[in-house]
Amino acid sequence: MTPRLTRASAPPPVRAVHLGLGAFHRAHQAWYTAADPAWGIAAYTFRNTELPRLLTRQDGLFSLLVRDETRDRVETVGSIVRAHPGADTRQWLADVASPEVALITITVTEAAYTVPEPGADSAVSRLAAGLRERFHAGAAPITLVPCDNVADNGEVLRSLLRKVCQEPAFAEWVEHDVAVAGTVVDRITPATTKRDVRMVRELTGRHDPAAVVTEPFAEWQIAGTFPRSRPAWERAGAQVVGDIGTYQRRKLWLLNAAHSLLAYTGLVRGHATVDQAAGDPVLGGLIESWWDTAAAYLPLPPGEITSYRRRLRDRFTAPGIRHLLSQIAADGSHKIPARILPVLHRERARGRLPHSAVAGLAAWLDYLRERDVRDARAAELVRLARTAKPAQRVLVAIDPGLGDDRELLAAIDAELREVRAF
Ligand SMILES: NC(=O)c1ccc[n+]([C@@H]2O[C@H](COP(=O)([O-])OP(=O)(O)OC[C@H]3O[C@@H](n4cnc5c(N)ncnc54)[C@H](O)[C@@H]3O)[C@@H](O)[C@H]2O)c1
Ligand SMILES: O=P(O)(O)OC[C@@H](O)[C@@H](O)[C@H](O)[C@H](O)CO
Repeated sequence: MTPRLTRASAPPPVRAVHLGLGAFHRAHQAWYTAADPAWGIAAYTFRNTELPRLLTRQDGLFSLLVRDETRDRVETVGSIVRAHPGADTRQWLADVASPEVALITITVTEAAYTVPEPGADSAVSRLAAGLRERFHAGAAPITLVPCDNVADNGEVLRSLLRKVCQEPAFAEWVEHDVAVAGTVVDRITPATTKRDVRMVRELTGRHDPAAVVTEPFAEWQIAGTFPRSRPAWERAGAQVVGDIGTYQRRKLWLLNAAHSLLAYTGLVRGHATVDQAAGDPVLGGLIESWWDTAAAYLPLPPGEITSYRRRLRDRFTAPGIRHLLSQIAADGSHKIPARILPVLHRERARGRLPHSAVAGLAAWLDYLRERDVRDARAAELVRLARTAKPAQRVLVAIDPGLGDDRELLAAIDAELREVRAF
């Protein structure tokens, strides 16, 4: 039988909680936290029950397969001490209320940053329930650390909490004793495949069904306060910064926007992964053109933009990271407004019509018409995309501010008619 991971010594004490245990949390926040052995994490999925079961069987340990061009290496990450299914409400409330716990990191996807319907189960309602428990337990302040690709993620989460935490004394406690950090997180981490699990077994001799594959590159900028302390994430290279805005725009407009453009145009051109799409000369040119456009709105020295772009080219074309375009294409209704539209609005205000954005949005409409769409608003958007004037109907549904821009909408509809020849 193939051996599995087990702890050789006592785990660190649980001082952090995570909501949204997926691949990215393991490759990023769990990996950064492992640099400080005084901190352990109790991690919760949203609905998944299988992953907590697998992690529990191996004492929370998992293999991180770090792939670069020249060699693959496997690190064993030990910061997750307990893994729970999200439905384990009693344990969730106890962990969030625990006086030992100082912070909650969060990766729940862009689509989860919405006000829940009254009585609905959502990431925000679970956070509010946990905080309410902590408030009634008379516990100390806490910091929330959202780590999703959401513009102004800290401010967005703060305003969602204001809407759901309304009982006067509780609301006041949330306002004063719950700090919400803003973050920019970066490490390309595709969903794990059976092939990755086999690779880990070849390299280590161990079977680890909870393994995660990632790239060597990792970045984390954090702006916020931690009244009850935090792990020494800087030991693994995290940067504590005063203002997160420029880092956020740099990442969303250069990396994530290019990812979304490659996802939709790449699928049209028959590609399956980012490295294939980025290696396609037509799409490579499209991305360079997008970067020229977006970079004009970033207040950064030209040399910094040049090296950021060079690194992105290398990261996108790294052959070991099989990042599926279909994974990135999901939830465009949440991603496009954060990644592409802020730059497009600025261009339109100057009377310009960047072809890279027009082509990317036309390819998104094609995706909505032709593919198995994964989007929180799929039913509505697929119906609108199949109408006679899809750009008008779909784009206005995600951004009413585009409704009067006839020139842009007509250009996207025209591009869509030609998209298969793109
Ligand atoms: N994978 C990456 O390269 C990467 C890099 C930077 C940031 N991120 C951020 O992390 C998020 C998660 O990425 P991942 O690779 O871990 O994905 P994943 O699919 O492996 O995990 C997603 C996690 O979010 C939970 N979730 C999904 N929809 C939810 C919802 N509506 N409400 C609450 N929870 C929900 C899932 O249950 C799961 O725990 C991304 O959406 C992104 O915002 C990912
Ligand atoms: O994870 P998502 O779904 O928000 O977006 C898909 C990718 O653009 C994203 O995961 C990037 O790989 C990541 O943001 C790199 O740090």
